[in-house]
Amino acid sequence: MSEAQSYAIEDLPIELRLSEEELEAHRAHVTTFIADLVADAGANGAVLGLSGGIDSTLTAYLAVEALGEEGLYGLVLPSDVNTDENMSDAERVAETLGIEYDVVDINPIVEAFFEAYPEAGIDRRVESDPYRTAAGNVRVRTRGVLNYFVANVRGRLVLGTGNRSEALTGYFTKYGDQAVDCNPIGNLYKLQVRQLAAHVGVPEDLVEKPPSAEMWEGQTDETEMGLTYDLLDAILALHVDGPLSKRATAETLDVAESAVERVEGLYAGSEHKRRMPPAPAPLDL
Ligand SMILES: NC(=O)c1ccc[n+]([C@@H]2O[C@H](COP(=O)([O-])OP(=O)(O)OC[C@H]3O[C@@H](n4cnc5c(N)ncnc54)[C@H](O)[C@@H]3O)[C@@H](O)[C@H]2O)c1
Ligand SMILES: Nc1ncnc2c1ncn2[C@@H]1O[C@H](COP(=O)(O)O)[C@@H](O)[C@H]1O
Ligand SMILES: O=P(O)(O)OP(=O)(O)O
Repeated sequence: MSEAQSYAIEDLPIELRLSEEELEAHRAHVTTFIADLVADAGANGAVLGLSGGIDSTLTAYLAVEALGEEGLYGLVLPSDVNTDENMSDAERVAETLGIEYDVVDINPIVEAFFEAYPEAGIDRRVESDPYRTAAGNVRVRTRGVLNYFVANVRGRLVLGTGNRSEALTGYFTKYGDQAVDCNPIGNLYKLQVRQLAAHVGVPEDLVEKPPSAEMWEGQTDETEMGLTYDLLDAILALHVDGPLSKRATAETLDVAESAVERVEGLYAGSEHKRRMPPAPAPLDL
């Protein structure tokens, strides 16, 4: 997918953007959710991977509101495909919030996986499809293992950063970035994540940064998915979550039906990521 199909959210015939009052309600709702979850688990607080992106930054801001500075422990986990800018943004978030954090280079761990299975022929310098996704998923899952290592040692929960747009499209690594104990911003579409981030005081440059899974160099979510988040969110709200048919959604948004079909495909193809691993039904012998 070379270019993301775009859409101006101002033109959306339904209002997905939250009012100031609604933003304040979401802020209270999410912070209460985090505080209750940690208290009910009898945990000492939470652990969170910081990438310098908007989802982890917003989750960190809300977690500090819920748990205090002492209640959140940050992990900045660079690999050789992360930009220095993103990693220094991740540290800036931790320092701004005044939380304790560690920086752990995951390259040696990731390399050990590649060396343990040389048959895949993964060479990080020349990664290309299909291996770059497999290699990227190793990086993402390595972070999941480290998050739980620290959570176990410190008696804490692991906070996820998944939002509703990612969940409905399966835009996450199975047992990777979604190997977590909860997703505090999981009921918000991406455009609402941006809004709430601005509302709680996340710096504008982080709110405006193009989302990237940073699984390989130069990756952006919108290019990989072939849709901007504003268009994706509109199709999810009208068609996947909402009542409109494919044709009505395409006509309402004035886009080709193929854009709606693309989202339908992402949703259907990722169903397995949103449920527990299935097992055969019990046999009544
Ligand atoms: N939030 C982010 O921005 C973010 C973070 C990480 C990954 N991602 C994106 O997520 C994607 C991850 O790659 P992926 O989805 O190919 O890898 P994955 O490992 O997450 O999922 C593929 C695996 O799921 C299993 N599977 C496939 N179909 C199945 C079915 N019908 N039933 C049961 N299991 C099934 C198989 O084991 C398969 O190897 C990439 O597009 C990546 O860019 C996005
Ligand atoms: N480099 C990273 N260090 C710590 N945590 C990270 C890093 N990259 C990603 N994460 C965590 O994973 C989620 C999902 O990442 P995407 O960038 O959206 O793929 C992110 O919010 C961090 O919590
Ligand atoms: O998950 P994050 O924090 O890396 O945000 P984004 O996906 O917008 O890069």
